[in-house]
Amino acid sequence: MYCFRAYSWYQHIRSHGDPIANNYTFHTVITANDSSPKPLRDLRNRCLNPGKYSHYLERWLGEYSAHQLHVLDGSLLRAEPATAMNALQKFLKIPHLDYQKLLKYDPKKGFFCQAVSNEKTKCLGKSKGRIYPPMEDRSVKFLRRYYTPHNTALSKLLVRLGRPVPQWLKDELSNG
Ligand SMILES: Nc1ncnc2c1ncn2[C@@H]1O[C@H](COP(=O)(O)OS(=O)(=O)O)[C@@H](OP(=O)(O)O)[C@H]1O
Repeated sequence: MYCFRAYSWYQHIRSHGDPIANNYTFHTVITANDSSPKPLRDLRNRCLNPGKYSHYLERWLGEYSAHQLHVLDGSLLRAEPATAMNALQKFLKIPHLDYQKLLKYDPKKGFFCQAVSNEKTKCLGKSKGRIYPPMEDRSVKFLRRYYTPHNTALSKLLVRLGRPVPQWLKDELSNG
């Protein structure tokens, strides 16, 4: 989901020793303006642009017809990966694999992981699902306001395409 996408990128780049991410807080990065130093503006854009989902969808729709595109809700993939994978398999018309059996929630990792046996799981590496402090409230507030036009456009686009509007997007727009 858009705001965690931004924060995740900031944390990702920070853990790779990026000097800008290490010298400036997430809030300073996302609130950088056009008179801020270029490296700060560049990082801001790298954090903020990927969450403008309607923009990218419109571009894909310029190249492909709607029925060729499957929209996958990342929050659903994280919370209920088997449900998300079922829908994807149906869309791709590929033989059904039961991800309910293939995946298992790993409380230590805090994510669903590959079920290796009854006891064991094989999770993604350290760089996926990192542990970091929660986002500051003021950043959440800033991002919610910043993304309102993008989220409104996304909701309209999904309705136009006859696709379900994800729960997070419904919540976001109704709590406006
Ligand atoms: N099963 C499972 N295990 C681990 N991580 C999971 C999983 N499902 C979803 N995620 C989320 O995926 C995020 C990493 O995805 P990306 O590689 O696209 O992000 S990034 O390029 O590193 O920003 C990663 O972001 P971070 O939590 O910031 O590490 C997770 O939130």
